[in-house]
Amino acid sequence: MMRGEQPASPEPPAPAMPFLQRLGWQAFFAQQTSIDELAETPPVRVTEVHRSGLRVLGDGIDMSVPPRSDATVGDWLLLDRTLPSASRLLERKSLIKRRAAGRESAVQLIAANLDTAFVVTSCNADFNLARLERYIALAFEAGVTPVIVITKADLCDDIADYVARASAISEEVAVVTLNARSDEPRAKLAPWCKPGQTVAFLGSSGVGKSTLTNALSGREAAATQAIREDDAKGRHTTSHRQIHLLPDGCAVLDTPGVRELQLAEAETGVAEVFSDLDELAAQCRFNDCRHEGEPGCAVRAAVDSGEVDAGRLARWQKLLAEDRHNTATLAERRSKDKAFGKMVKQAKKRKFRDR
Ligand SMILES: Nc1nc2c(ncn2[C@@H]2O[C@H](COP(=O)(O)OP(=O)(O)OP(=O)(O)O)[C@@H](O)[C@H]2O)c(=O)[nH]1
Ligand SMILES: [Zn+2]
Repeated sequence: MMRGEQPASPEPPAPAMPFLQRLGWQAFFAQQTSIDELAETPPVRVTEVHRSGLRVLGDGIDMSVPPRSDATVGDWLLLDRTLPSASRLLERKSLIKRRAAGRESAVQLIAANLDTAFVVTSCNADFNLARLERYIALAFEAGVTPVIVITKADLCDDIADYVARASAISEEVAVVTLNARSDEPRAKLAPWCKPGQTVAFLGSSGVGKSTLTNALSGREAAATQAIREDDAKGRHTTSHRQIHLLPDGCAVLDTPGVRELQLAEAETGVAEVFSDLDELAAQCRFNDCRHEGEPGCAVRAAVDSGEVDAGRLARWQKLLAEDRHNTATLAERRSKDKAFGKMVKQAKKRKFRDR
């Protein structure tokens, strides 16, 4: 027997996946760096974002680095141990962002480097086509594969009807139905929850996102609430565990606050969800046709002939209007910021000159 070789056992354990791969390290990221650079600055993934810093995990690394506005949960950094703030942010595979809530019209980075977004809805009052379309447009725009998950199938006797409506949104989006409180989630979501993949559950409150996360991790439903931990001073602090590494090797990115979802700069994503209408619009007589009764409107003609559902057209127009509005607000803010920056620069120059 060679040195280091283990005697054969009847059931050899499955080879453990390296920790970095379990964290979601993929060829896409490795290609951006070199062996030498990796040795010097090991890759770490941002698993939590706090005002005071970013929690990063890597191979044998679990630490906090200074906060930075250009990084979000799911990002990969090449950790500079001597000067953590100088760590290099790797190019992203995907990025979910939204217009920040409230009056400030800034973009908020929500999650980076997701592979799959499970857009979760239950089959009751929560089921809302417009909301599903918005989430799917957002996923498409971000470069993430969306999958519609309809929960509470056990409480519903016309599930086929919901599936039909959800399936009509886009041919490119798979639809899964399940009872999140049973053992179904693992098997039904397995095609997307492969080792090394990063997934997230998006959707309104109460649709079953936490129940699904727990089901995948094999935890009890009792752990649905945020985990309470004692800090150094013995106080209870609520910690949102934002990346859960599941036993199967997949990572679940658990991001709170994706409820007040507004689209911005998501024109491509919207066009992808409504590709049928987008193609029709290209045939309208006027380039800038709003499909509001203009002559030669191919979209209206399709609605009149029954080829396109009038409700779907209305939802498309609403989503486009929302996206245009938010995009314009963002552009305006950026130019204001730029103007302000210029002013500060000139003031500084003047000060220097006048001295
Ligand atoms: N019967 C049944 N109940 C479910 C199912 N999915 C979730 N529930 C229940 O619905 C309630 C809400 O589920 P959660 O998993 O907490 O929902 P959530 O989306 O995480 O909600 P927030 O944390 O508020 O965003 C819980 O009482 C779950 O047990 C399901 O498929 N069937
Ligand atoms: Zn038209």
